[in-house]
Amino acid sequence: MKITVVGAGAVGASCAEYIAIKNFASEVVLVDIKEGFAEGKAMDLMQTASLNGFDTRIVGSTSDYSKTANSDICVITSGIPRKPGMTREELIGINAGIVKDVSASLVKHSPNTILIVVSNPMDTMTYLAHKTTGLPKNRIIGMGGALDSARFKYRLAEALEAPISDVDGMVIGGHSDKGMVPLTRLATRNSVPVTEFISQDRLDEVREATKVGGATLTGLLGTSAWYAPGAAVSGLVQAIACDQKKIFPCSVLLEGEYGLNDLCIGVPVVLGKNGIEKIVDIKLTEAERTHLKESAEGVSATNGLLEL
Ligand SMILES: NC(=O)C1=CN([C@@H]2O[C@H](COP(=O)(O)OP(=O)(O)OC[C@H]3O[C@@H](n4cnc5c(N)ncnc54)[C@H](O)[C@@H]3O)[C@@H](O)[C@H]2O)C=CC1
Ligand SMILES: O=C([O-])CC(=O)C(=O)O
Repeated sequence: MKITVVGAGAVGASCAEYIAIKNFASEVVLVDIKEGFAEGKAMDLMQTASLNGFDTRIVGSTSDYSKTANSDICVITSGIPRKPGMTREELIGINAGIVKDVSASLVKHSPNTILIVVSNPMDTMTYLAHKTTGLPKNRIIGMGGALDSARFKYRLAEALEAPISDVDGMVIGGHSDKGMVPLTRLATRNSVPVTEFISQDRLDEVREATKVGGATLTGLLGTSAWYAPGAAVSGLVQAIACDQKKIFPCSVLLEGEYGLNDLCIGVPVVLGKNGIEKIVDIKLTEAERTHLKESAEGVSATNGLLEL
């Protein structure tokens, strides 16, 4: 199993590290435009192999896509991150050009690959990858919901004063400060609805803290987060590489599912060896549907800024 990660910055390197530590891939190719940067990150990571006990070979490349040839899965993290006070949508001007070039180069060398898009604004960059590459919809996946759901579980555990392993929850919708839709109604602690343990007001606080999870970290760090994003990407990669058939919320091209069309937005999907094996169309309440529709309107407005 060969995996390419483009962008050897904070998220790309973290993602490569988690993939290697999980030890399911034979090779990870890290690519960056900055001369020597990916090679340096790859060498540093390879020097953790004996310490962390993995056999995955990590190779670096400065913009040489021939090294990525025949990758089974390619992850795009190249692009600029936001600074405190910015929205993800403000990154479109620079990141659209990068994602367009990178996705075309990747597919040229790996026509059968599955693409995972991480660069922001992620839902719009995933849509752009569709328009650029023309890959079938099961082979283009945007990562956002898996991360947002991990943050939702973190906030739920905090409110419940419970271990994170005891809670479950999912966030759908756009990967944006306003557009996320944490499904509080379905959140559970060991199969028991969380409303049995905390008030609706506390749950509303959890929902709002989840939606601004990325902005909160950006305020603290001065740039956006990388550990949980890297771990979330590695989870999607592993589900595909190991044909796990696990459900994750991912940004996917919708063609009528959830009453939405011609955009990529986060909904639950089954991930396996074919990428998106199935879009899971769960029954939402009227209010949840309305929130998802409003979120979709936001994503479509950002898509409208693309020069296609
Ligand atoms: N979807 C999500 O959940 C998340 C998305 N992000 C996004 O991921 C992106 C990367 O974030 P970080 O890793 O923190 O940024 P970073 O600045 O640490 O790394 C980005 C890397 O991309 C490289 N790069 C730029 N143009 C390139 C090109 N044409 N080809 C190859 N490499 C190129 C840069 O040299 C840099 O090393 C940002 O757009 C950020 O907003 C970050 C966290 C979560
Ligand atoms: O907040 C950001 O800009 C990066 C990101 O998407 C996240 O961490 O959720």
